Amino acid sequence: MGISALPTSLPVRPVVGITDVKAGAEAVLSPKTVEKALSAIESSKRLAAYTAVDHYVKPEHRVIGIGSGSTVPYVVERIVQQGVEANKDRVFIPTVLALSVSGFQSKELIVESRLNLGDVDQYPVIDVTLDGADEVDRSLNCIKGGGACHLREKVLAEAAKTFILVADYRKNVEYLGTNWQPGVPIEVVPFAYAKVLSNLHNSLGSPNASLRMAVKKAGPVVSDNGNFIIDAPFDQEKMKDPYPIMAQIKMLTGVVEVGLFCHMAEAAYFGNQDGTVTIKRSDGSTTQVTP
Ligand SMILES: O=C[C@H](O)[C@H](O)[C@H](O)COP(=O)(O)O
Repeated sequence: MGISALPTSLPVRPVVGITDVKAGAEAVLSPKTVEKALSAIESSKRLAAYTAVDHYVKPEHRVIGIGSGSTVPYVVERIVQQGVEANKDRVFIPTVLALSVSGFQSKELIVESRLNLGDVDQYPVIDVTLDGADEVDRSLNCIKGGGACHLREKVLAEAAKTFILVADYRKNVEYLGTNWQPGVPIEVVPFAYAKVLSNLHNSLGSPNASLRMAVKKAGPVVSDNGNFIIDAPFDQEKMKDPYPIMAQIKMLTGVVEVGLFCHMAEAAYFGNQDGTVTIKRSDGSTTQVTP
């Protein structure tokens, strides 16, 4: 797969994991090397998604939440492989209902796969939601919102009896902020963004928090809900236990949702380059399986 064929993502998102670390971040890798690394990443995403679906999407599940990002298409692909009979009485709830610039959106995926589409206001209790993540720590806290979808994603995660994360090996870290450099995505109502930025700079310990700017459009990124996104990096001390800072940010007036999901996931599936899948569970256990 060529780079141009890869899922598009918002420009602030770093492509972690394909830099030649030994040669330094500025090293220019050959197109062949980059392509090889990227296809390894895609294979890892698919491996994680397929295994998670096999373990968690059961015949008795009727309402299924589908997150957003470039890993989730593989979730839908595997669910479709369960067959027409398995899916005919199921309803799938996407995180994104409107069409948007992002390459893969869950509504389009569901419709194109001829699965039944529903919304969370009709189905406020979801059997299982599967979603990607920008980074996941040892306690299954995660950063989400690299694609500015974290408000709807958190609603679907919270509505779910079981919330499962799927990602490639680059997202599996000890502490949040290890590979994911932009910081914590924060959705804010537009008129309050300067006040929230000031709160983050002066009171909450994120001097480099900044408004996410669009690249192929003038001005800031606007979320599917018509809001702005702030990216706020925090030091490792705060990220060791992200719940307190998540709660503090959420208390700021003008903040709609914080892209820190704490104590929500039951398990996280990471596809590895060697064809294995690492499964981290909320009970603290980790296993490695070969699907
Ligand atoms: O806003 C975007 C979502 O939180 C995505 O689930 C997250 O950014 C992970 O996306 P990907 O699977 O493309 O890395």
